[in-house]
Amino acid sequence: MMTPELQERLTSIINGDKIVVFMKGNKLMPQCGFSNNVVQILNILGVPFTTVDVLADYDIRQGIKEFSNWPTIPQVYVNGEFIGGSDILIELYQNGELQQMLEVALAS
Ligand SMILES: N[C@@H](CCC(=O)N[C@@H](CS)C(=O)NCC(=O)O)C(=O)O
Ligand code: FES
Repeated sequence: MMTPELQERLTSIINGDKIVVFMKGNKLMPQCGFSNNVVQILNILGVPFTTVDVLADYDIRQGIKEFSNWPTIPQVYVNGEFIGGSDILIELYQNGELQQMLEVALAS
């Protein structure tokens, strides 16, 4: 069980930008291939996004898994809603849904 403080921290991070990526490393230096997949896709689409390096904060690394009910990193949020990890982002990118979803989100 996570503390209300951690829950509040996560909520505030997630609400801090339209696209938020919890990942290992950062945009310029992803520290895992799965996190790198997400960064590359978002870069190809040319959208602005915020990243959170879970390797720098163990509470966030563990807390986000419980918060999202999703066991792994990376995790992508769009307009406060959990979208998925690397596999899901790749699928949504390949079938065109991601671009559409992000266009709508960024226009809102
Ligand atoms: N199939 C996952 C791959 C991600 C994954 O397996 N992440 C692992 C290794 S980086 C993970 O987060 N393990 C727990 C941890 O490192 O805290 C996806 O689609 O995102
Ligand atoms: S850090 Fe080893 S698979 Fe992601």
